[in-house]
Amino acid sequence: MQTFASTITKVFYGTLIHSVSIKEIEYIKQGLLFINNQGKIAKLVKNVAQDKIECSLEGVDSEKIVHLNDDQFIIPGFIDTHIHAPQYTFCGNGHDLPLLEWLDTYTFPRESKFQCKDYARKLYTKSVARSLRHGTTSACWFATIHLDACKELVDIIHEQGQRAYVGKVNMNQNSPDFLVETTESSVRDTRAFVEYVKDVNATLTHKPLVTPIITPRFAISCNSELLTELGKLAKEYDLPIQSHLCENMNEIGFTMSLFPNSANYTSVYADHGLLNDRTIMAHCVHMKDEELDLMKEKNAGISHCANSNFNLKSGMANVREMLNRDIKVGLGTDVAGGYSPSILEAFRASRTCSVARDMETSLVVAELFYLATVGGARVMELEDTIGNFVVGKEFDAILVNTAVDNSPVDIFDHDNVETKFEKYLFVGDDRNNEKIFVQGREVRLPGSEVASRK
Ligand SMILES: O=c1[nH]c(=O)c2nc[nH]c2[nH]1
Repeated sequence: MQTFASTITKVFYGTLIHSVSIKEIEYIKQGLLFINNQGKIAKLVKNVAQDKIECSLEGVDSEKIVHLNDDQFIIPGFIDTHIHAPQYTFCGNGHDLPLLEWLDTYTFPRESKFQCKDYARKLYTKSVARSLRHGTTSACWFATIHLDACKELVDIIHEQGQRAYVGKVNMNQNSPDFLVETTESSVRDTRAFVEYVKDVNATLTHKPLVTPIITPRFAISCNSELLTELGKLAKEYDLPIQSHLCENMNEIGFTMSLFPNSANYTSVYADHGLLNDRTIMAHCVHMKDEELDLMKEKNAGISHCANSNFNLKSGMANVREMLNRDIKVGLGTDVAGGYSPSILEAFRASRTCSVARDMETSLVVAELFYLATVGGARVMELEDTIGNFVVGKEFDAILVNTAVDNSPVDIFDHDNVETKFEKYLFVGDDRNNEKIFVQGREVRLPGSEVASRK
């Protein structure tokens, strides 16, 4: 008979930090966190004195305990609700142009290189590794239009062990000759991609981590026929959907000239069956009241990409207004509009954005940390699976060490758990991410010996 103890693979003892609501971060001291063989949080006991550990173990072998020291703590893994895998190749470059010119000058030529599968494998291996290294345990990836390269990205994500939504991008109009599809090939390849991910998932011995996501690049690059077909595919396979929305004024003007029968940009997606509770819209910087109403009515989520919105000079999204309306919001790095694949950088840019918009109502640390974790989980409709350390959820986490060699964070005698955590949020970086876990398994970071998972 399977006993509780026999299902436990690991127990962490020490400080655990997570969001219990948008207003509250819980600091669990002397916590005992039990992880089972399904990668789930099986039990959480708080305030266990050192000499009481043994009697709280319920028969679990004490060799399974990982003892954290005073400079270490565990937090939920970060959730990047918007990132472009091919754009990592020019991450940090090309912030001199606004969106539409930036796409034509930098983005489309670079993305066209992914028609070569070998190139895709080489570059995507780096994109995914870098994202994981920064503590992103779940990501919503845009790939490119190229089917073979999209499959490579899925394989690489499986090999490296990240949780992900992966989208084959659709583009059949207003795109350069070297990066465009027909309606037929776009729909055919999207279906083939979805079937590929389903087939790979069917071979796994663990619960699948990768989900295909329907990904019309944005309304400018997809005609009405294609948007309609993609809406049908999303429904047929019950898939999430991602795209871009109201990022830049010229983009909005161009979109409305292409879709004059829709009431506004948000309605363009709704009118084509692409706006529902599984939709993730990146940016939403220039939203009219009625567009926010529509997002709320459809229970669609927003990926706030402040770093990108500063770099491409798109504007500053009103996240406070989104939260007041109880719209789902998560953070996105939007590499390479954003110059960093780190959600910590997204957290910082989001704070600066909210302060610059309105100091009085700016976002506080608890809210920003929530957006980086639970908020992202809600946007992905995975709130019951990840985001914090509620018993029954899967264990996606970062073991942070504020005192690693070469740490960017300096710790002093007066520091406590709260100040160490806040320093990590504002001063820390990937050097402080000592271990990363997805679905209870430690993922392999560059230089580490942990086995990869297929
Ligand atoms: O920031 C952005 N990055 C992109 O690649 C893109 N494509 C359409 N709209 C976009 N916005």
